[in-house]
Amino acid sequence: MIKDRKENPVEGSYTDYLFTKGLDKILKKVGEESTEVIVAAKNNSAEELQYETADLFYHVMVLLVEMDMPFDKIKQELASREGLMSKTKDRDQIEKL
Ligand SMILES: N=c1c2ncn([C@@H]3O[C@H](COP(=O)(O)OP(=O)(O)OP(=O)(O)O)[C@@H](O)[C@H]3O)c2ncn1[C@@H]1O[C@H](COP(=O)(O)O)[C@@H](O)[C@H]1O
Repeated sequence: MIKDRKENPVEGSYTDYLFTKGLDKILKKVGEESTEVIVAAKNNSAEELQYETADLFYHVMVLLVEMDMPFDKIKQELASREGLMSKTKDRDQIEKL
């Protein structure tokens, strides 16, 4: 839907507003929302954390679309770490023996 908003702007859409403002505005929002996630965690508030994390994820997705970074690339990156991380874990366990 975010990609579609960039390709087919919809009047009154917040996503369209972010794309119109441009990269610096999107980056500012990512920074703000990251801080709000940190504050939510420090407040130990599950409700706040849920709300602010959703805000952060949304703004990061807007950033990825703005930068023409396909979401699949992020999924690929995470998937490629699966094997890597378990190997690191094995190495740590071996070093402890
Ligand atoms: N998931 C979201 C989403 N999460 C957060 N937000 C908006 O992010 C803004 C964050 O709030 P802030 O108070 O920080 O920002 P603000 O004061 O409203 O605006 P600025 O600070 O940016 O000037 C709010 O206006 C929220 O509505 C979102 N806006 C849209 N979506 C989804 O994006 C899709 C397209 O929506 P539209 O772009 O509105 O058509 C739909 O599926 C929506 O549900």
